[in-house]
Amino acid sequence: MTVKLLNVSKRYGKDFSLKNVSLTFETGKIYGLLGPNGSGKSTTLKMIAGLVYPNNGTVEVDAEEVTRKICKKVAYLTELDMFYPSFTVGNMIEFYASQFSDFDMEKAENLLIDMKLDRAKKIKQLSKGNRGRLKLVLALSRKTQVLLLDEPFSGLDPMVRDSIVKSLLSYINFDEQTVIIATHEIDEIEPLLDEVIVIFQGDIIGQKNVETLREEEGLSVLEWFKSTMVQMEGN
Ligand SMILES: Nc1ncnc2c1ncn2[C@@H]1O[C@H](COP(=O)(O)OP(=O)(O)OP(=O)(O)O)[C@@H](O)[C@H]1O
Repeated sequence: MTVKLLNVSKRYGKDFSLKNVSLTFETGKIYGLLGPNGSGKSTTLKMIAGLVYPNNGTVEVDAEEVTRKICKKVAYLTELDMFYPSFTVGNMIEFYASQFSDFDMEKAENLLIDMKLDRAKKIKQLSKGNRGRLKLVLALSRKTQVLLLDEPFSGLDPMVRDSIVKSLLSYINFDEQTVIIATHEIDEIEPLLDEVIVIFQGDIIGQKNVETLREEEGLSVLEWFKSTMVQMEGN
């Protein structure tokens, strides 16, 4: 399912969060959205999720202009916690299953085991890292064609990040899903990515195919990202 931003601008007061951005995300690919703090990564994802509307331009998912109703087609893992603290892990799973008809209970049960989460634990008793794991369980258990992950590794310790990146691979449906991941953890995420996009102060300043980058330029994503940022700072 194609996701398209066409000449999208978003202003907060007099400051731009996105400036005339056009991007196309294709089915079956995993995109990394990279950029320094405050560059517009989360704003881009929120627009695709129908949580923020552009001042100019259009955002489309599957040729449908995005409104709040798009949540039926788009799974979104936010950087923020949006849990009911008195719920248990199990309650939260049941709540999601009741909200989204595409929620796959079997997948959720497997993910809970993989993520070593206890169904009976109250959310307010979970550590930050375990709340991060629960967010991943909730987003990955939906059978949507678009999956948006905003800082999916936030709060996870470096020792488990690698294994979680690997388990992500087994839960993404590559034939059908378009996946967009906004992150600062470039090294960890690199093995997952097909395409990388760099946003800087609301502008798209670079886009590359990861394989081409490695084969033709001999660069890792992190090396390319750093050189792109150095060029911007030199201007
Ligand atoms: N609700 C809001 N009200 C006012 N300004 C906002 C709001 N949301 C975002 N912004 C501003 O828009 C710009 C882009 O923010 P955004 O959260 O998209 O960046 P980001 O790249 O995701 O940053 P980070 O890496 O720190 O999460 C920032 O300058 C931010 O302060």
